[in-house]
Amino acid sequence: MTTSNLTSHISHPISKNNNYVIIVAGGSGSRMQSAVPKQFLLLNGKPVLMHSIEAFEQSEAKPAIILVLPAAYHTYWQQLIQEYSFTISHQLVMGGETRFHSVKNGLNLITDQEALVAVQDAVRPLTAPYIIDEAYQCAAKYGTAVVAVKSRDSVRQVKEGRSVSLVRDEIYLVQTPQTFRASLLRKAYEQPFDTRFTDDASVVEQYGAEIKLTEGDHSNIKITFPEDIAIAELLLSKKPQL
Ligand SMILES: Nc1ccn([C@@H]2O[C@H](COP(=O)(O)OP(=O)(O)OP(=O)(O)O)[C@@H](O)[C@H]2O)c(=O)n1
Ligand SMILES: C[C@](O)(CO)[C@H](O)COP(=O)(O)O
Repeated sequence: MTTSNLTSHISHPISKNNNYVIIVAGGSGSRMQSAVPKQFLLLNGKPVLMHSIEAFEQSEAKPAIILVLPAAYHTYWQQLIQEYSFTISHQLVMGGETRFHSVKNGLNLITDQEALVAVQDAVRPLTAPYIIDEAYQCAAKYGTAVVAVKSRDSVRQVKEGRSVSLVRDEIYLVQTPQTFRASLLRKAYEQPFDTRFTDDASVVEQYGAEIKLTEGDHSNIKITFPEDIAIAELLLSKKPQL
């Protein structure tokens, strides 16, 4: 197993097929208000982060895995690896100040310009492997693939104090993975940080590329608030194949 005794910057992950995933787990989970960051909370008896990594290992894309974690949690992660007998190979990198900076740290390990790079929130433990594979296929064809679902609710936008209805069928809610040609993603991430960069799609779009959407799933939730662990456990019990 390749883990944090190879602490980042020195060696590079080796992909058998030019597919990579950067799993961003560099956040502190302030909205979750848990004792440890939410990526380490147990979901069906196993840390959220391990579910997220396993989905990529189970995909046909079988990417080389780069895991971005706050430096303060590298040793803790090593302990979890031992405790849960976790054997999936991955390369460990230090987290950054924001998600943008964490992605940049992960990207620094990918030198192959022909690669396809998925960026995945560590806290989306229910992403199905087929969703991952469709995203790699779309990115291979078009250079970009962002997983999204149509809004199920009516949507209104508030502008200058007035609320205006939007055309619901034109509204998509964005999830991860967000997958790109490495050369494009690397150039996009050379832009200076902007607070409007809430995901990778916004960074790549600002650079000038068109963003292609691929079908996500409403069960591909992000663990953000305390109730989300219970919701994820319920969804897992309804979808045992996940
Ligand atoms: N500096 C950061 C901030 C966020 N993330 C990652 O980006 C994903 C989505 O972010 P979010 O859900 O906002 O996580 P947190 O920043 O941890 O949560 P909060 O905003 O509640 O503090 C998470 O997997 C998180 O670990 C990261 O890698 N580095
Ligand atoms: C990347 C993301 O999960 C797409 O929906 C989302 O933008 C992350 O937002 P957060 O504010 O960092 O949770």
